[in-house]
Amino acid sequence: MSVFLVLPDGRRLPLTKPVMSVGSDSACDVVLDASGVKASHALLFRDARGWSVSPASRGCEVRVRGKRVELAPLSPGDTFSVGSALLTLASSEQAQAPGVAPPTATSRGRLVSVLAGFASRLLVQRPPAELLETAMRGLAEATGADVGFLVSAEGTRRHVLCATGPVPEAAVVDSLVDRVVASGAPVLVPDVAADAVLAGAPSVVALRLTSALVLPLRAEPAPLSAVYLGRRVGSAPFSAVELEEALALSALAAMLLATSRELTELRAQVDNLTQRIEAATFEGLIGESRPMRELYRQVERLGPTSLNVLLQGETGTGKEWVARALHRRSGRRGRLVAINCAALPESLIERELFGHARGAFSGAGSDRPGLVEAADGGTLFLDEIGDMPFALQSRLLRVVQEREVTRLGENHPRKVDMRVISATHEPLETLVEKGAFRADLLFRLEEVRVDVPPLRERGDDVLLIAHHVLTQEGRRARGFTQKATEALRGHPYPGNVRELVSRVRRAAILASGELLGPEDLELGGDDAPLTPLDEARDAFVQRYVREAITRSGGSKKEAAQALGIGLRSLFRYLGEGD
Ligand SMILES: Nc1ncnc2c1ncn2[C@@H]1O[C@H](COP(=O)(O)OP(=O)(O)OP(=O)(O)O)[C@@H](O)[C@H]1O
Repeated sequence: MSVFLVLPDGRRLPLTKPVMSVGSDSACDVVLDASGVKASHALLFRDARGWSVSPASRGCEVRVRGKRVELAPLSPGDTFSVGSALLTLASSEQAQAPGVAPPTATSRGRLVSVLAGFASRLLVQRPPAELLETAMRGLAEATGADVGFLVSAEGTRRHVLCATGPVPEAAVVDSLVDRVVASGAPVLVPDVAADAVLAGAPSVVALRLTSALVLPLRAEPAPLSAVYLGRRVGSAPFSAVELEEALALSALAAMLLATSRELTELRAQVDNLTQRIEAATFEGLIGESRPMRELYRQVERLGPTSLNVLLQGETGTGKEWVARALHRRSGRRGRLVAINCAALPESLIERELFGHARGAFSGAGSDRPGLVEAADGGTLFLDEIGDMPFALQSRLLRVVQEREVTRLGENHPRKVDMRVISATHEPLETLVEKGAFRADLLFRLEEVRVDVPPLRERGDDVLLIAHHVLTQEGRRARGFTQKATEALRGHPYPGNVRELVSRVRRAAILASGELLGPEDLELGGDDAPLTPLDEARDAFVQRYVREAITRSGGSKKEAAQALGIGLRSLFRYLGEGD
């Protein structure tokens, strides 16, 4: 009877030498290309009692029947793991046994089509509970199982999440399930009759199984669950290759389930925020924080009065919007006419504000009313009033005080009925003290002062505004990752709402995913603590070496040559030195 090793890709390797080395290094007798497999990882050796497996050195993980071992005897049919690779010891008798045929081109083809169908069914967005059902049925179908169920494990509590048929209680509270939950590794019972211990497992007895396969299914953040697949008399026993296939399917199902959960959560998050935004919108301003509610109350109260209002707040806090809200609430039939005193030179402000008669200055070809007259019956909004040139302030004072304006080049005043709202980002008292602003004008403009709060004092309003902007952009991105949400909350926003709006808008346009991360918003990087130089260098070298391996088509030897280092050094840089 000759003995083989069944590799993860289904190949069978005869065990011809008494000692066989297993690892990722090409010099090993059994070369494995799988994650977690070290250069020299395990040894298989034969003595008078048969074959055994042991880790090649400390830190190399070898598991037999899910348990980490230092040395373990192997019998034909035993499956063991080296890193993430699953291997099975098989004998020539087993190889010829009916039903344990190596995968043929047809069975591979069938698996691929089942896999594709399985994935496409899962990809159609459904609630997670329905997806679980689909995942379970897909797994049972793809592996040709007679019985299939999914058990969730929370502490010692077990319950069936979904099943292809009735599942007796005894099969749920079960040693095989416990073993998978404890180790996180799969358990294969190829032939119940050949294993007295496993044959006694409650599930095997209760379901009258001849062969069983129990796999972990980890769909974060849900706790680990176990997929239980069983075959009955008349069906061929599960093989190591089928175990590999089922593992791949369960990993795929876990990934899709995690995505589905994330999308479901995102939808709930979006629905919740949309409702909150609706309730928190006041005259186009979004915010439900205490300072914003206070601001809305002030606008409601002051809107219908004729009092002149001075809005004070940092740049980008929304002062112009507050001015518009006050105007809309005023009931005045005229327009809101705005001028930014910081954006225009003195001569232009004068002409723009007060208007002019024909020939008042060169280029004045006709009579023209100014913005003050345009605001008649409405509101005049003087933005950045602190930048109003001192020479024009007395003229403006007349307008505000007397409610009349005289165009440049004319000498008769015209009556105007308007309310004046001004805005400033710096306290005007300071300018008065410096002699740059007239105290009497300030007195007239500030019949009431309204402070517009900085965004950093508005709590979760940041998230409401961010979601509103995202929805308005209407791009692929529909929400924010948890990290982005935290970064949005924690950022100080020196540019206030204007900064937030432009960060989100830019991220929505440039990012390709459905969820925006802190990097898309260009947030968080500056605040991250610096890593010590040694750690940063090691991390960089490791990334660089991995990149070289990828570029060399996965060949570590070629990568080492390209980097001008020995293979041993390459393993050391990868943190896999022996
Ligand atoms: N509460 C808010 N909800 C939604 N968007 C807002 C809010 N406040 C301001 N914005 C948006 O932020 C941007 C800046 O607002 P606005 O121009 O009114 O600020 P400002 O305080 O007048 O700025 P500046 O001092 O630079 O003149 C605008 O694009 C506006 O749409």
